[in-house]
Amino acid sequence: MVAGTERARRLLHRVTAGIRENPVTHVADLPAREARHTEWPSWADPRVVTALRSSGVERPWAHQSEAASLAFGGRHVVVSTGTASGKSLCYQLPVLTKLVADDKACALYLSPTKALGADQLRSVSALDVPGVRAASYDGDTPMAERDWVRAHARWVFTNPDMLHRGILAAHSRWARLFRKLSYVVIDECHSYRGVFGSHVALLLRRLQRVARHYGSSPVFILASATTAEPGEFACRLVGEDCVPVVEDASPRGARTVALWEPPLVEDHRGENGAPVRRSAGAEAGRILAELVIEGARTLAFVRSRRGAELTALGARRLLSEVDSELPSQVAAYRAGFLPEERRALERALLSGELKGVATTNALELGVDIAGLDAVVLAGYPGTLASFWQQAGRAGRAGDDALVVFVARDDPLDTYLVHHPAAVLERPVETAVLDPSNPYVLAPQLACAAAELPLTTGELDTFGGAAAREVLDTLVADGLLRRRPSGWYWTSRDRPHYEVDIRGSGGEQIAVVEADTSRLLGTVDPGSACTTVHPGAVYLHQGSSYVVDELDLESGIALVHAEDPEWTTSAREVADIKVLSTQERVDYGGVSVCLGEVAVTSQVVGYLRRRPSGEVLDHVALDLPAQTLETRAVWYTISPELLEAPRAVPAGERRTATAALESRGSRTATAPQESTGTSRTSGPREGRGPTGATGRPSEAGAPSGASGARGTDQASRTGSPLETGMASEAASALEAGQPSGAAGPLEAAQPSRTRGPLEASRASGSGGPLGFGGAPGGAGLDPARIPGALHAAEHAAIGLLPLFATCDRWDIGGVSTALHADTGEATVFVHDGHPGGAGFADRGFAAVVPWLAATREAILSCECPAGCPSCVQSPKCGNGNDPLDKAGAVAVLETVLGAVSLHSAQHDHGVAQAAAN
Ligand SMILES: Nc1ncnc2c1ncn2[C@@H]1O[C@H](COP(=O)(O)OP(=O)(O)OP(=O)(O)O)[C@@H](O)[C@H]1O
Repeated sequence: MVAGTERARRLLHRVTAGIRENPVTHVADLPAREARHTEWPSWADPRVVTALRSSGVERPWAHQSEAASLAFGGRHVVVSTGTASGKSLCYQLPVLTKLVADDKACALYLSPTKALGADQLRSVSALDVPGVRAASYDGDTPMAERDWVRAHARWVFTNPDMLHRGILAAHSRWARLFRKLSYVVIDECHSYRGVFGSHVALLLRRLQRVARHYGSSPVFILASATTAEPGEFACRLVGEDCVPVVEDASPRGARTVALWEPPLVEDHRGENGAPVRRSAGAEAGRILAELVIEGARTLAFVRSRRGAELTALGARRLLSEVDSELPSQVAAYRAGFLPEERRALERALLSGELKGVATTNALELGVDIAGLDAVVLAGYPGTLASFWQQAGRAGRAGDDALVVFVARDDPLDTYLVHHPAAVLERPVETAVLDPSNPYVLAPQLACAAAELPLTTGELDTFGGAAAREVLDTLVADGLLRRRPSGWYWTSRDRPHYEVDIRGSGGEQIAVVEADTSRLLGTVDPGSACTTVHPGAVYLHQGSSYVVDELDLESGIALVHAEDPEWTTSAREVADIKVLSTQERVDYGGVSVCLGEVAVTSQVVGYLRRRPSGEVLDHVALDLPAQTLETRAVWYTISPELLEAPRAVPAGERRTATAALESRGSRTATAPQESTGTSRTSGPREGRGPTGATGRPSEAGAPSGASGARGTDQASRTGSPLETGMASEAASALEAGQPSGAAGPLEAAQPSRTRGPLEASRASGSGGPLGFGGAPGGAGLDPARIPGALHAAEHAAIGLLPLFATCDRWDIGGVSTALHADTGEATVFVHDGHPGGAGFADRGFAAVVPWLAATREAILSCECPAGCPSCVQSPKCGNGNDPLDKAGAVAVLETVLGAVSLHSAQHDHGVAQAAAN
């Protein structure tokens, strides 16, 4: 135990007291950090300094001075530091100084959400620096005020959507701003990822182009949660070199982080009779109650609004049994709260009037709550950046705090609580975006040309050859005209309103509340059948609606507000066709490929499920088939390897796998016995907490493959691999990393160019799993193959977000025992967006650590034959049938073994672009 963490340890002891089987899989102490201050930079305007001082900032921290001075000196800068590290001041100081010094100078501020923009505007306005007219320009700005903003505002607070439609589309009306645009602030820039991030990257290039046209060249200041390679990411986002500032000099209290796996419960069964765990939300409610009894000010992050309400309710119910005064100290908080309500809540938590708050992620951005005694995360929030952003709300200088991460019932969470290094030691992932996606480039280039004719010299900014190819298509389609001086938009109408930068192109489906005609949101046409099919439960900002009708022709889904006792998951059948193979690496019987595919899918029904995991029924649907052209990573395995006897893995691994085999795995029984195709994709339905309270059941058996539990096993972060994690599993992962770098998942951050061969070659002669000398097959008889591949596919989809900064709902998969295009058993994992968003590319580049982690996740789960924590998928198109858990491990070990053996024996060339 690290000195100074006594209080957090005592809190942890309190929440685990009396539980017979300790759910804590690992504990780590993170030391405190002292503040490093500097004097105010000499260039800073004294009026700005006075205003900041009176807001409570006596002196800047070192990283603030560094970032602000770089920006003031004209360098693009990205500051990537922890929660509440004062990133706002990094941009406020140079921007305000510039605006005071030059009364014509202007600035733009962009935030991903309106709420955050409004908060930041409030804090700038409160500084009341003379002559700085700051104003917001977003969807909520009244028409009458918009003219004033265009004519007078010097610092405009907006968001990418409004920049796209309201500012760039009508740039001549904003000439005043563009002529003297000095700074562009991009807050929470790590949230610009995937398709949205790719759109924003091109939008920022359009912004620079328009600014150049008016004679300005703004400096970019980006603020980001802690991420890996912030400089590279910022450069990809804005298309210019950015200096990273990453040394966080703000003070932080010591923190104790506990990883927690809820036990399996005996009285509920999930799909196909699989065991289910106590829900993370219910567990969080119990932990919250214990912490409130201890007087600890605690935030619990829960996935949905309903989940947050149930968690708060559960905590209150438990507290009422202890003391009738206590329940009123717990509240639920959600998106949609008015700013005054948020401020009131911040104050109540700070003063201690409120002790416990259960919240959705709504509280993650733009809320000035820090220095709490404890934070509970019910489920992994999707990225490490978010994890630390949420965890960072705990701990103030001089006081230690507790962070409890409660795993949800899915493979990624299971993996994380059994592999502490993947949470505690891994560098925060860099966001993935791909501005060369033709589905993003085409509408963006159309908008760019409509703003100002595009010239040849500008093409490099937009991706060079890729841009030229897309322009040729736009010309052929009659949308642009090619003249000697450049490309011209041909229509009188601007294309901007047709382009949804948060979607992936195509006509969006509007989700409309039938009674009120209120537009709740939009859904990509490609995912409409899975997310808003008739009967689907649709969550919007944590509120629940049920879909009455989906009209694909007119692009409308009609819904009504209803919060039923179940969630829904679409069931889909699918076919996948390889359009082109761009990369292919052969490893003797196994090949790993990256390329373009066409996925044809049809939703055939949906499943209704209680939050406990219990399946109510299956409802059939009749919806049209749809085709998605996108990118995929896939591996193939020859029949010989699949059927050849198992390799003899070393030591404990054999024990683990053999134990799994002997726990009993179901063999394939489904229609697709030998050539069946299993498809995984589907709606973003949530599995909320059951609301059940009380002590967890004592049913769960000790975890087989992943070592014993117990707080007495705790170790420091310096050596998380020593405990709470099977040593064999740890070394497997460790060996999978390319160098002796910090954590076993360093390889999770490969560059787009590094192939799987390099990732595994770097691991040395033993190969990633030590299979170097023991080639072997999967030992599967043909009837087991579909289930084994299907289970391996599900778990791999669950784990890809660890390597590709995506949500498991952003990707899909297909597995088949015999694929027409490859001629072999094949597992595909594909991007869920037209043209792809870079996720499959990430999977290809990190295939060895990804599949090794997938195998680990399956082995870590103590269930006998597959459950939602390992190989069942909440969105499986085939009813999670067939699934063969032990077979999946055999498949993954065969693939990893072949990769290891063949990488180690000799350099295999990378056969490029073997077009299928
Ligand atoms: N140098 C400083 N000394 C003392 N307090 C400071 C200093 N700089 C900022 N603060 C305070 O720290 C708090 C957090 O600042 P800010 O909201 O800018 O952090 P952030 O890094 O943007 O947070 P988040 O991670 O939530 O985005 C604010 O209350 C701010 O007034």
